Amino acid sequence: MTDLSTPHIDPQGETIAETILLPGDPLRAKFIAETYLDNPRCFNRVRNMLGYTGTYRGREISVMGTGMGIPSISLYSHELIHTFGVRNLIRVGSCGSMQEHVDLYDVVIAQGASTDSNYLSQFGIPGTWAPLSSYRLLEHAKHLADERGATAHVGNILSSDIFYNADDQTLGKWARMGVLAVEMESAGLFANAAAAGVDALGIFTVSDHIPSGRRTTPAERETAFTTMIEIALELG
Ligand SMILES: O=P(O)(O)O[C@H]1O[C@H](CO)[C@@H](O)[C@H]1O
Ligand SMILES: O=c1cc[nH]c(=O)[nH]1
Repeated sequence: MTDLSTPHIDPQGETIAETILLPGDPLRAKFIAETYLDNPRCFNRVRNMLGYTGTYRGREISVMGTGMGIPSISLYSHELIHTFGVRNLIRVGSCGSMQEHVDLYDVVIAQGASTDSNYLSQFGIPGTWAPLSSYRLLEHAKHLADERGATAHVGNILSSDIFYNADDQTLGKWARMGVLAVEMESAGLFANAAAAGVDALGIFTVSDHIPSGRRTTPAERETAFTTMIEIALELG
């Protein structure tokens, strides 16, 4: 139990676990809690950014929405780490594949998160710091994906501030540098985790195949991405 609260998270006495899954969509957090957790208790309703704690295979685990974009995940992850003592932060999101061979519904595990955001400048690093995921979590996630026979690609992703880009040449430049897919949060999460000395990972399901224009439905984005969720629930 905790009597702590922050401007954005008010658990009202409910526990937050050391390991948390972080989907962008709060309704995906609700779906994960109600589908997979035993005895799920809601620990946050502030701004409808739903968070739950329950047990999965006997181990306490939490899940909470982060909203979209680096500013949003950064404030939630900062509060989770620094006020509530969370140590393993695992983003579970949708992403847009930039590569022909990374198909719809494939899993992408982020080794690193390149970014066009200015968020990292606050750390005053005299060069270009590469936001990386936790190798411990990464290795375990890939092992679990292989065990399940899932198609899982490990590599660099792009955390972009821009969903609708006025310049249609931009993504191609990242793709030519081998970046697998685009999403909008992980670089901020990885930076906050590194600065605090805790572990973070991003696991994604490809919702959009940008080279072909094929995409999944909004309902599938909320509930159909079960392989990545089942991998993430085993981590910690
Ligand atoms: O499915 P989520 O986790 O929200 O992630 C992706 O989807 C949103 C854009 O539609 C952005 O948040 C992006 O990172
Ligand atoms: O194309 C996409 C798909 C999901 N999320 C993104 O940020 N971009």
